[in-house]
Amino acid sequence: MTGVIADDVFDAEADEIIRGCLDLTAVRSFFLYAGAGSGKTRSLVQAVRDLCRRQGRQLTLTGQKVAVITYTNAACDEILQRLEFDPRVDVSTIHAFAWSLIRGYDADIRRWLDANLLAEIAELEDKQARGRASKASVERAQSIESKTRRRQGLPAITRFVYSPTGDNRTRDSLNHAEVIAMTAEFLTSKPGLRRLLVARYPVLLIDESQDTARRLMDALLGVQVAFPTQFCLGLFGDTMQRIYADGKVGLAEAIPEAWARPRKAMNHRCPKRVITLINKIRAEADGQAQRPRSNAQEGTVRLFLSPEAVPSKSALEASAAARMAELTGDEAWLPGRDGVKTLALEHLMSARRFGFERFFGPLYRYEPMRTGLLGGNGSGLGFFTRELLPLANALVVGDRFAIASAIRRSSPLLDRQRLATAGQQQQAELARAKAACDGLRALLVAAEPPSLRALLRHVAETNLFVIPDVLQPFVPDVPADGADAEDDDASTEGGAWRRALDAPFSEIERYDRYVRGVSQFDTHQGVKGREFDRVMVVISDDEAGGFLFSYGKLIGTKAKTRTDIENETAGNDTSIDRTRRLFYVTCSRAEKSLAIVYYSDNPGLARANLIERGWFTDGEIEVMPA
Ligand SMILES: Nc1ncnc2c1ncn2[C@@H]1O[C@H](COP(=O)(O)OP(=O)(O)OP(=O)(O)O)[C@@H](O)[C@H]1O
Repeated sequence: MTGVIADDVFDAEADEIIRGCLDLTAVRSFFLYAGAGSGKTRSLVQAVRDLCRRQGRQLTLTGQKVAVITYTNAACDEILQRLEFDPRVDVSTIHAFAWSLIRGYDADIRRWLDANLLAEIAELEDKQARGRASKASVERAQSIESKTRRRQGLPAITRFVYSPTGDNRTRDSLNHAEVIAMTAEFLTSKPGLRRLLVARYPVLLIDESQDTARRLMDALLGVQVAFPTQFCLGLFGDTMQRIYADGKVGLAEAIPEAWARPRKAMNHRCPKRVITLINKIRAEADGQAQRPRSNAQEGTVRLFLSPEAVPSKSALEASAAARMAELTGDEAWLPGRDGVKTLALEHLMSARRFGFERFFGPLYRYEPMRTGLLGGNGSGLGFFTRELLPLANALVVGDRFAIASAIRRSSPLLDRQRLATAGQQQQAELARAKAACDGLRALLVAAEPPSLRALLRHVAETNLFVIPDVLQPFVPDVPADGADAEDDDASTEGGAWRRALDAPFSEIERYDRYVRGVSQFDTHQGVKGREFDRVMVVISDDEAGGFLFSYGKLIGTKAKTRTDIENETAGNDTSIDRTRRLFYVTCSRAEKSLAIVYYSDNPGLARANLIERGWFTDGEIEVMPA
């Protein structure tokens, strides 16, 4: 057996153990926790395929299915494809899965919502009674009012819906958090629902289970204890990659003795140098070390260290990339080649670097829009990305077929019924559509790039597309409510949109690519489970401005706060632990080479500490600007 083949089966015992667990006549639950790139997702897919091959007939006859839960829709699609859309397997995100269990239990949902809203209102009222008059108290009053209204409307709702995209914000719709909390509670308190789950899905496999909402995980562990041989819970994950606050702390310790615990020790993804680095990062947490494949390349790692204040971070990052090209001989590092995945600490940093901050920034700062904004969902966003953008692109290149298809899809001007009833006027209607497109094209190719507001007005004037409610206030020249921008509040939806509409239209395409995950940018958190040839990790505590993560504390240039020390003493998760895990996740995405651009509050001390801890050698740290 050659080394490479031996590597492929190095951890084969883990897959054998899982195979033994997945016997429908007497299942056994298991917990496969192993480091980055060890092939957990691969094992999951292989295990399901193998089960379907062996006992698929039984599944078909009993109408039972294997359930697979993944963290993102993208991961769902990937696994579905790898399983060739096998109808005996249901692959979904945790939210969709939870909803599939509780949908239709409308009376129970209503009761739960009623009690939950009542508790939330009581809590808000309590805060209101104790707090002073302030902006927060005004918001609390609004919140109390809207929750009270929602509660009063509950009896009239006959069927609740769940809207994963957020486009649907009607009274009968439930949000993500509610669906998870309800499912956890129903699974704990309703024996009927437990039986239903076990009868429908004798096997439930969860990828990235370190980040599964803890209440739901507790509920599922409860079901497993009640049905140990009828219900197999298979958990795949890595405690070192828990990066969302919702995941269950101490999951490993909560796993019953009777479960199988297969292990994997080889990293199939990263080059040797990256594996040594991630082993070091991990050493101070749980000491689990991985080994590389025998055919793994050496790989290159560099830390570009710079003070926080530099004239241009983009220029510095471009020169770091050029230096990587020189060091590795890999020209795909060169700026402009699109060969590098740049991972910023948070979305605004990506927006700044990729060039869509004027549009994104104001909307992102308006908290209630965040989830929708990052998923590209919502009618206002859809107007720009799904309606205007395809038409604009087609107009600029003069693609007549694409122009016609973009207009036909949703423009009221070419609405079939309207055209049919237009009779003699049909020609005139078509001429209007053409004039509207010509006008739009003229705006798009003008020397001065058009703002979103200018395009919005053109569309409204020409009736090219329907203007969604949320954008209506910005159509007239003077804001409808008479408010001028000065006293307009950025912390309202209207205020956020008003600012975002100043952005040039060119930002929409970049925003759209970013949220569809097809740009060269992402965040440290957003790339779980994925892999890229060349990775550039950009770190700047200042620019990220968050309190959840602190590279300064991890690297030791910044002192721990009292809260950190208290948390540490009490054995709680600290910002250092969280940052270490994040750093582990980002570095372990690299398949060939890894650059870390670190803007530090104290580059000298950072350098000394990193060398002393053995994370980087002296020669691997380059001080920037050179
Ligand atoms: N036994 C194997 N033989 C060959 N290649 C493998 C093997 N196991 C995994 N790989 C490859 O290694 C890479 C990482 O695998 P996978 O994504 O399944 O790991 P993971 O443990 O889920 O990673 P992470 O926790 O970092 O998301 C993939 O490209 C996969 O195809």
